[in-house]
Amino acid sequence: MVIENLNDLEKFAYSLAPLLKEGDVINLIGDMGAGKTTLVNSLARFFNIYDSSSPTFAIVNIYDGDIRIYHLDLYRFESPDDLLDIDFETYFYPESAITFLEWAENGEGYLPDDMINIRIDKLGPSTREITILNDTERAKEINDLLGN
Ligand SMILES: Nc1ncnc2c1ncn2[C@@H]1O[C@H](COP(=O)(O)OP(=O)(O)OP(=O)(O)O)[C@@H](O)[C@H]1O
Repeated sequence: MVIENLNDLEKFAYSLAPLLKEGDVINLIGDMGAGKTTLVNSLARFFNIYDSSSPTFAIVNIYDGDIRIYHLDLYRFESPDDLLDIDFETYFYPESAITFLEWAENGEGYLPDDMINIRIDKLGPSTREITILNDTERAKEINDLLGN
């Protein structure tokens, strides 16, 4: 779907967020500046989390609101084995939380199968195309619920 601006992004986030549940892993695919972090922040706001922009370059950020969110940015990984230095099973198989991944390809080989893969393409300064890939069972459920 085409998103014209940040306001549209917030609306999209607020339509998606209520469909998410504990155990979900959302993988955000997109170039630098596509809007992955911005989308996580909008989704987090739905759950009453307002401090989800980290000033540091942490690999894992944990936010607590109506739900717990794990936000992982694997951009700085040199190898997927860097995951062995963190408690990746907690994040990739969250029991009482939702996980958002950025640059998940850097964790290839360790990733869970049933992620919700969302692609963000930058079409213009504020225009984005957002696609929930129909490639997993959970993503298909979400797409059905969204009427996609
Ligand atoms: N419709 C839109 N959706 C998302 N971001 C937008 C939109 N319009 C403008 N932006 C701006 O684009 C920038 C996206 O940056 P953001 O950090 O979210 O990207 P990112 O994909 O997380 O990049 P990185 O991989 O470097 O972390 C922000 O400054 C945001 O305000």
